[in-house]
Amino acid sequence: MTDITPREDVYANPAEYYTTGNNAGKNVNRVRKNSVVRNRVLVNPPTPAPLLRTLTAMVKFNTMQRLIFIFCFLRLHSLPSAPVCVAPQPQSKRIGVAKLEQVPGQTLVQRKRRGSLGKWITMAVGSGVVSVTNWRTRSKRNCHEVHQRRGDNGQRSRRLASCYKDNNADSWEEVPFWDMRQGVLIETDEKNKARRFLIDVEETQRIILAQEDTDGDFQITINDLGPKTLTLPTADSGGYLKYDIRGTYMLSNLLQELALASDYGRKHIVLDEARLNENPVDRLSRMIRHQFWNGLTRRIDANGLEIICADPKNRTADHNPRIYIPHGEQEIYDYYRNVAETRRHLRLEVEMLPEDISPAYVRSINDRPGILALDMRRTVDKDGRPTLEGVPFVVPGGRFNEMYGWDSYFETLGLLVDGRVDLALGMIDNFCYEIKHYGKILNANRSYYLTRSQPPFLTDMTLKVYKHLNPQNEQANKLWLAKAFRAAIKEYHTVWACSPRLDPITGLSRFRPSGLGIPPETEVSHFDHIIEPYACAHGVSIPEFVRMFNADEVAEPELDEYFLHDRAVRESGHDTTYRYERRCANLATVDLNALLYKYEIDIAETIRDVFDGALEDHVGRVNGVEEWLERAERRRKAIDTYLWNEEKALYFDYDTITKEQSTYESVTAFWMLWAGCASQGQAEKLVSLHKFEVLGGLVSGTEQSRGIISLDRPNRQWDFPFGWAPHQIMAWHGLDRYNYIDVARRLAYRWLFTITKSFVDFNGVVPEKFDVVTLTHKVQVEYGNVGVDFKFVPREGFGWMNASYQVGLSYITLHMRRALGTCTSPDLFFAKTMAKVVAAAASDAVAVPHDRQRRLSAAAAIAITQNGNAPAATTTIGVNSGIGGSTGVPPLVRDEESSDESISGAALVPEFVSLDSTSTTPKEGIARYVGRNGEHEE
Ligand SMILES: OC[C@H]1O[C@H](O[C@H]2O[C@H](CO)[C@@H](O)[C@H](O)[C@H]2O)[C@H](O)[C@@H](O)[C@@H]1O
Repeated sequence: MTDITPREDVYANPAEYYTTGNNAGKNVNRVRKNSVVRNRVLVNPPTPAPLLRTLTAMVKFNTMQRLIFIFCFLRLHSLPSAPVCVAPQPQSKRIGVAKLEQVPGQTLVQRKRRGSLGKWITMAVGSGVVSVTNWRTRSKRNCHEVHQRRGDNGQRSRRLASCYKDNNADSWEEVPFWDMRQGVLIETDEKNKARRFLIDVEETQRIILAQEDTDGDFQITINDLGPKTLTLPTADSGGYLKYDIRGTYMLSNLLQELALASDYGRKHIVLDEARLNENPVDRLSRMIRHQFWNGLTRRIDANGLEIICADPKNRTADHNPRIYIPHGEQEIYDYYRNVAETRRHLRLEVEMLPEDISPAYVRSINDRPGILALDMRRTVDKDGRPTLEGVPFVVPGGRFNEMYGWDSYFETLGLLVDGRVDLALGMIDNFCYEIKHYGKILNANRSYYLTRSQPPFLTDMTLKVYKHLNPQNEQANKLWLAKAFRAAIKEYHTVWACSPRLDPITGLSRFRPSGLGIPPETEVSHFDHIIEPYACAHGVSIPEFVRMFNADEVAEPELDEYFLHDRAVRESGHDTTYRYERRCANLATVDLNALLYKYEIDIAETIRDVFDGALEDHVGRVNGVEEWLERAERRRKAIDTYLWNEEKALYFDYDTITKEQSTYESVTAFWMLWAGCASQGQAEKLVSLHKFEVLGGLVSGTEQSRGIISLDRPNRQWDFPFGWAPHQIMAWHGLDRYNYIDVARRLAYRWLFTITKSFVDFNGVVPEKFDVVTLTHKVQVEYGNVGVDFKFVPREGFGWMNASYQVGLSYITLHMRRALGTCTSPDLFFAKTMAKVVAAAASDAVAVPHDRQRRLSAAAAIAITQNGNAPAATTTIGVNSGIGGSTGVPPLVRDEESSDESISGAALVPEFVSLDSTSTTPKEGIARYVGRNGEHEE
């Protein structure tokens, strides 16, 4: 695994970073102090100690190395050795900020002595390009000479120096010189030093939006048609000098930083250039770790209610905050009643659920939707009085503002990478609470989800968190583990391995929840095409028919059957896909049975390894290891019998009613690897199948399985060409488990590239899903995309997408991570591998099956055309389409063994070199930092 050292994060404590005109003088001083120290280190001549060390080291050099060393040494020390000029002003006198004026052909420079170090700052202006430097001043006969620090380009310094006019000591305030290198960026040590910009937050925000956000979506993306350049005043010059920042990525980062600064009430900031051209991999990973998880964290208690009660999916007229409390949970009920009474402005309604939560009851409260209470812990309030607080959890984001079943598992994996064990543990506690009080892990904790669950991951999730608990609390940890496993055993027996989900013939399980009526949480027109014929037949409008159907005023068995399957689809988490349409509740699916096999093995192994062979379950029965191993073995055999297809070398769903295997090829076949259910032989066959691998990662299903798309048969979001985070993560883990780490890494790289590229090009977006074939998050599909509607700066990403990024980074090598930082297209990155595949295909083309041939020829096309017009499934994007061309991936092919040079913003943003830019300066003259005492600071 790659060693990923997390960067220290300034957002962890924004006050340390942002500086304002009013209250951040202290911070400015701190930053400035650091930079002075840094400058001093840079400009001082080498001290004897390193020199001595180098000379000692030279003993080990060979002749060539010695020659190179001597050559470099002579070059560095070949500057004229004129006596150092004594500063004309007294050492302690403060002169004030430097000023700058430009007249044709000549630049006037005013200098200011810095501190008591005897150094001077000199500003030079090229043609339209401003640069600032620290110079050491020297006097040589009648002329002042300016030397760059040792180690920099002495020749350039001398060229500049020779143009430097003589002045007598008293006229040092203004030193004219001619810049002979019009249009050339003056090379100084500043080039390598990160600039800091002095920014008026509100004004810069106004200008950047007016100039760059041409489509008016409050984001700067590659779709905006602005000049893509903005001139910012530098902090070190007190705002007098300006520097252009360019390209979508830097500008959008600026917009984001401004928004964050504004959140913290800052009027002016000193912003490091490094923030604007930060390696996007570091930036995104940092944002996820330090911002997004927090942005997605919720608690259900007095303080968290307002946020969690908001439900964008609520289409009823009633938007009052409402909380449902499980039957008999009197203490919690009283707590919320008290909240409702003491915080009347909330207008909170508190309702206790009946003991029997029947489908009819759930349907009856569809017009009064509410949040479902979760676990609470005892604590004390600020006055030391005992109270309750909600156990925290993470929501997926966007309109999904509640705790979901399988989302929580993937979020947990990401949280653990980021060291947020508290949150991961909280979600398991909440799941135990749901199983205890609602009878299952809920699809999510809203009233309309009460009858259905989601794919079960509790045992693996618990074991992963358990490994992260403090080993010093062994006893408490074991108790916690026992509680969670007891809940899992209950869930296994009462939800998944019994009627109606268990198919008694095959012994396999199905997604088959109860429920009545039409799911109310879907988009308004979601079912119109289904309902319309019935509405017509009854001679009523669609809304009227919906009302009649939900009120049992009409009997339509066919429609009941349709919604039985629809609910099953939603329980499967794969809503929606042609794989499941009109049959899901009948299918013994690959997904569910892989997960249940894992439950059985996990329970057996945990009883054996942690609980000395016996664990009392929810009804007080002692469970042993053998019974669970037997269950697992029975399931494995059934999976091999009904789901495995030797000829096609893939797992398929099995229809328990028609007694036929489905033909839909789903990427969830890899879940059998994740669960450890496949034999080594089956694994080999799965891995050699490239059906699902496309440019941006793994696609949900094959194009052929999805079938033809038309106006009457629209795309479904869990079909080709869409790719989802859970599918990627499950495959990586499964492949890793079967020692296919290289394949896992390759897939991880593809997926991470997809996320990084969108992040760079689209103002930091982290969406719910992607079209992994054309690499876009702008998808034309049911529900659109979630996580894309934000202004200025993303604040939460999307739960499982965040997780997949952090988990994915833990798979790839350092070299891959660097390539990712330059947004190197997977096809370019893996060009060598591809070439081998193509060569292999050429030698056995006749024997290669159709599918494989299709993929290999696509690979060949990509290898040959390098981002040309390849077939849909594997296309890299063309020159003008945003990916892989001039507006996308930098046209640089990195060799796998290439250098580890760090990544600059320029490398990421090809427009940097090609744009014909028009610069705009934020409010000329005012962008100057005014220090604590009202004095001007550099
Ligand atoms: O509102 C429509 C549907 O939304 C959910 O499904 C999608 O989002 C979930 C949260 O990220 C995710 O778990 C699921 O896999 C997605 O398809 C919800 O789960 C559905 O029940 C709901 O009908």
